[in-house]
Amino acid sequence: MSKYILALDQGTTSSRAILFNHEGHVHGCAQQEFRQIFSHPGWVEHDPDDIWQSQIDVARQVMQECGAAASDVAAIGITNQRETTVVWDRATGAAIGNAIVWQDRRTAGICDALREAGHAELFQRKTGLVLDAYFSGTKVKWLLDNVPGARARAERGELAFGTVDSWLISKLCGEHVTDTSNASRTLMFNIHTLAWDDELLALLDIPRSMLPRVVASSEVVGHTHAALFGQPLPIAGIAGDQQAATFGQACMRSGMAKNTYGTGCFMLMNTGADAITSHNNLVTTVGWTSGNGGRADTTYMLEGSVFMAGAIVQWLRDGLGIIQSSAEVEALAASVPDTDGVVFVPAFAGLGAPHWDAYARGTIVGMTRGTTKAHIARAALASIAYQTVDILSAMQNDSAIQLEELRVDGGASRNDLLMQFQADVLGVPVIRPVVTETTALGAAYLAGIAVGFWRSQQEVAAQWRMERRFEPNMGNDERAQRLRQWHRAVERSRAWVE
Ligand SMILES: Nc1ncnc2c1ncn2[C@@H]1O[C@H](COP(=O)(O)OP(=O)(O)O)[C@@H](O)[C@H]1O
Ligand SMILES: O=P(O)(O)OC[C@H](O)CO
Repeated sequence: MSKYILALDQGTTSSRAILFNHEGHVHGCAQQEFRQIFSHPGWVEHDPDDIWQSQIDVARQVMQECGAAASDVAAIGITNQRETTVVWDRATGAAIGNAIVWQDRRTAGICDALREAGHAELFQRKTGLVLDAYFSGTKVKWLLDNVPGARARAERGELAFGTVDSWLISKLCGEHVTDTSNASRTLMFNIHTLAWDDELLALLDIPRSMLPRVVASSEVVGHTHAALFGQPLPIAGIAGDQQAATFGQACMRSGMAKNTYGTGCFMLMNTGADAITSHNNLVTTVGWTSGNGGRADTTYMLEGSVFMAGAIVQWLRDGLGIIQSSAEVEALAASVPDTDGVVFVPAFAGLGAPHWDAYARGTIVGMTRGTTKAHIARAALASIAYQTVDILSAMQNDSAIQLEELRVDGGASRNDLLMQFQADVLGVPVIRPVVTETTALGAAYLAGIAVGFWRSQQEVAAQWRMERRFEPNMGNDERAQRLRQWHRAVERSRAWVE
């Protein structure tokens, strides 16, 4: 009887592999950071070979360190940084260039042109997405238009496109697939029919032959090459990292939501079988597809994505040098009672939901001669919480759901000061679970359910345990006054790049 599920969590800054046991506890973990490539202002790239090599290295490392044999592993679940785009040669398996990362802004002009031609509503209606450089579609177009010879090769059927899940699976087992949650982030996928859309492909000028086969998030899609782990292992779960975290947080019912505080902040609310169209600049996305993979087996979500969250703390550390480690930000921010009027808008990579302004830039306002690094650190943490408030109010307007509690995870959710402030300005309790590796856990659950390691969603949901609950403790007047000030500062950051 196999003892573990192996989750591969390919994130923006590192690749992780985690072995989970039947109780959903972490048995072992290995992690490797890899290179971030910033060759032009606003560009962010990864070398696809670094992605693959770091991921397979940590997978083998965790097995070795735990003394686990391939026969101890019931299945592999894969979860990944989403939208990041890889194009490779089908015959050789070699990428035609670097991966264009989700944070990369180079295709903002392509999005502007599509919007000016009046196509925004069509893209939103079919894909649930906003026309923004964040999503994969315009990144594929850019590669075809800018890598010499790529378009002709694509038209001859020689090239394959994939998000990071597809890239890893093609290396692991030779299949060219993606799941519905990853497909729903590409601007090419109709989330209502669960199929690639020819009208959108024509607008983006992308040949259909490049696209992967779409599969459910919880099904066996192939077996790894025997040489990789000593014997073939089934790949049985795939989900984009934010959807996987929602599953790992056991937000299985409509109206439940989680927020992940990593590099960026991603809040997802389960809306069940309803793909709710946002009127407040959120995106509608596939959470996961189980069972037979049809629409009836699909759970939809509303999502708000914020581009800079924990990354602001990294900037305080590496850019300003006012802290030595991310964890130190809490003590520095707590050394002053408030920000003394300083407001920080971290639009370093433009603003994501609900503002969608690719041309906004980072701004610190309200400084006086009395301003210290502690006020700036506190304002940086506050900005993470305020961005989350903007997302939740948009979500509540779109769905008419009043959130009862917000489940949280991700590196910055360890910060108690931030979590208390988050509960205060949201006016909603914030709840942190015992297992905060929710992304990998969600992928493990999706894979484990597909192979019978766990029986059902109900069984895995019952494993979720709370570690700490933060109750809101701020008056309505103070909350309103702070949010008014935040929104004035956001206005000042907007449309800065000409
Ligand atoms: N105590 C802390 N307070 C605030 N931010 C933190 C703290 N610890 C880590 N972080 C931030 O959390 C992020 C790392 O979280 P993680 O979930 O690993 O991110 P990702 O998966 O996006 O790489 C970093 O940006 C880091 O600066
Ligand atoms: O790799 P992460 O955890 O920063 O997540 C990235 C998101 O999937 C981008 O949409």
